Amino acid sequence: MFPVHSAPFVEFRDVRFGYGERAILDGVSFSVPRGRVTALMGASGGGKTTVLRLIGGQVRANAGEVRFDGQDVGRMGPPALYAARRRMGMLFQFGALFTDMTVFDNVAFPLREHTQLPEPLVRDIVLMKLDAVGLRGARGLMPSEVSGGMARRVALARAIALDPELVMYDEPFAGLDPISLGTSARLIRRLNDALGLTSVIVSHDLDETFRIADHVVILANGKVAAQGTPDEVRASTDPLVHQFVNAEAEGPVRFHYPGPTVDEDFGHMQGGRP
Ligand SMILES: Nc1ncnc2c1ncn2[C@@H]1O[C@H](COP(=O)(O)OP(=O)(O)OP(=O)(O)O)[C@@H](O)[C@H]1O
Repeated sequence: MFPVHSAPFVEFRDVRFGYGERAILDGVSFSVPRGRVTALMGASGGGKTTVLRLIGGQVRANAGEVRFDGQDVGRMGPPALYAARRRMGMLFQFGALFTDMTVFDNVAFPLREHTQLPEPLVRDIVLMKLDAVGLRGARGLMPSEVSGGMARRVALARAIALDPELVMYDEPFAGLDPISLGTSARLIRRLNDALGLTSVIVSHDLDETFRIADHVVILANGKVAAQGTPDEVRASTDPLVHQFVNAEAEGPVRFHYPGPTVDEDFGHMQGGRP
């Protein structure tokens, strides 16, 4: 088979971004291959959620380009941004369901909000999406009647209700027991392939994420420390990456949020008086 050339679906080109003065991303370049599952990993506070917000255009880069399907998100006006967002699905940590609506109505919500589809068609789409996550039978339940893992799957069905091309998951496994975690991870992989999606997962769960990802990007200290297949990243000899994939506490990844030095904060106590 000949290799098929395809431009990345999302591409960061030397992106710099800070909330205020403090740089969060300091020249970040990576790509998200089309049709694949890309994992975005790195230490807490390293800017992973910020990367998702840059892709969705909720925040704009201070420098560099964030390209979505070849277009610079930072230069889009409101109509283009709205159109781009319609092609993205977003699943946040603990993807909150509307507690006063059934599972069915939760999944129907974006369809009723954003389309003029007749109700019988909405019904068919909702049941198809619920079927894809194994919960067609749970349509009549209220969120309070489903488990945490099931709620996550309902949120996933809702995130794909409008047939997005790119689905972004922010810590989809947080708080799940090991069985639900494995099920959710396989589901993300299966949906990606069955629906022809491109997926980006922000996750701290190294084992499960490496198992399902095609491409891994590791952010550390405002830069991309490594990117490649899970095997390539695991084999990296870069000390930052080594510390991260081996979950070591000591190493070049900063533990402390930047701030005054210990001396500046506590030096005055050394005389014995606060
Ligand atoms: N709206 C905001 N205003 C100011 N600072 C923010 C804002 N959102 C995030 N930050 C800061 O930006 C940094 C990166 O945050 P971000 O949420 O992107 O990191 P993360 O890698 O997703 O972290 P975690 O893995 O802990 O969720 C953090 O230090 C955070 O305190």
